[in-house]
Amino acid sequence: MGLLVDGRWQDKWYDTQSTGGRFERSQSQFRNWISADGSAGPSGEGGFQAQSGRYHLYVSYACPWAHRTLLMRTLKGLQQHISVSVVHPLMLESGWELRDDFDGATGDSLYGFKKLYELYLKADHNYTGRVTVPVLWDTQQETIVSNESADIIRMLNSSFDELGVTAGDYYPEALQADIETINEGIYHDVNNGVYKAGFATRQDAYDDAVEALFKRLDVLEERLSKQRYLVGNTLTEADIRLWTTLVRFDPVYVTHFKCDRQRISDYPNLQGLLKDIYQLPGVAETVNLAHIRHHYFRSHPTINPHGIISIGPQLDWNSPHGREPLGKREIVHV
Ligand SMILES: N[C@@H](CCC(=O)N[C@@H](CS)C(=O)NCC(=O)O)C(=O)O
Repeated sequence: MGLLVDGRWQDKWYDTQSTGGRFERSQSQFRNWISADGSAGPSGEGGFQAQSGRYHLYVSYACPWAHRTLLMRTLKGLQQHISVSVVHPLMLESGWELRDDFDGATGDSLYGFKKLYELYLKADHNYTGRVTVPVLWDTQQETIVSNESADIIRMLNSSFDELGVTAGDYYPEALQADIETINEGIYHDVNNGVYKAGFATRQDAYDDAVEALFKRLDVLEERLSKQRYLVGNTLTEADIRLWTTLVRFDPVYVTHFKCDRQRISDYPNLQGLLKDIYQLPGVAETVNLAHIRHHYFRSHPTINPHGIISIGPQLDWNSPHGREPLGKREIVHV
């Protein structure tokens, strides 16, 4: 675990001293956008036109942010157009490593780099900041298009549509305002909330995080008792963003991050949503529980110094989800 400072790797844990025991996530720095015609997106520079075989995703199966991008790649049928490298599940003193000595880890097929920070240095030899997954890489300009999952899933959702990918718009214009509102609460209280609880180094910081987390889950549970998905009966990116946290909750966050007031399996509607999306074609293959559990339990020595992996709960994600009576799944066509 560490970061690059002026292009040099430093092994450092998150600093929560200066923030009253609170974990604060830093902002992603590469914010360009792939677009259908190569024009610039909402941030960064242009020049990244959607083309089959040009882009490569570096992900961790363990990471919920990277998982969003894998899930969107599957839902949009982009597997033949965008290739993937999977890092080793452990993230220790050298950060993410491109080793292939763990089932499912691929190494680096593009450059043979051993550490993910080498890729960041190839994009910017003076880079200062955290070395995070996911990374969307351009093999033509040999640089990072984006290392922000929220942006990457939007590019995958719409920029490659002319390549004949699977139909479906997960950020349809008519629903964008609702999606943004839902995303905001879920990001702070749930996606990042579990990390704020788990990495807190003071009781009050932990208390605030878990209180907000379970309050938000209660609200979402109630919302999902009346409609199939978070925004009506249309599966949207809001569901995708919540889902990658739901999947990790019972096998990891309950014990490792002390999010133990309730399990997702104790919430019928959240558990139903989890199963509904898990059972979509190709989705289960994006979930690698060995990577997820090895990563968290073995990569955070400050909260689990001996790296013992808990026995884990029995999971039941293939049984009927029972969500059909709430409404038929609607797909918005582009
Ligand atoms: N805002 C980023 C966050 C990505 C992120 O924090 N990824 C974690 C893995 S779950 C990571 O790579 N952490 C390494 C570090 O913080 O040094 C995104 O959503 O893409």
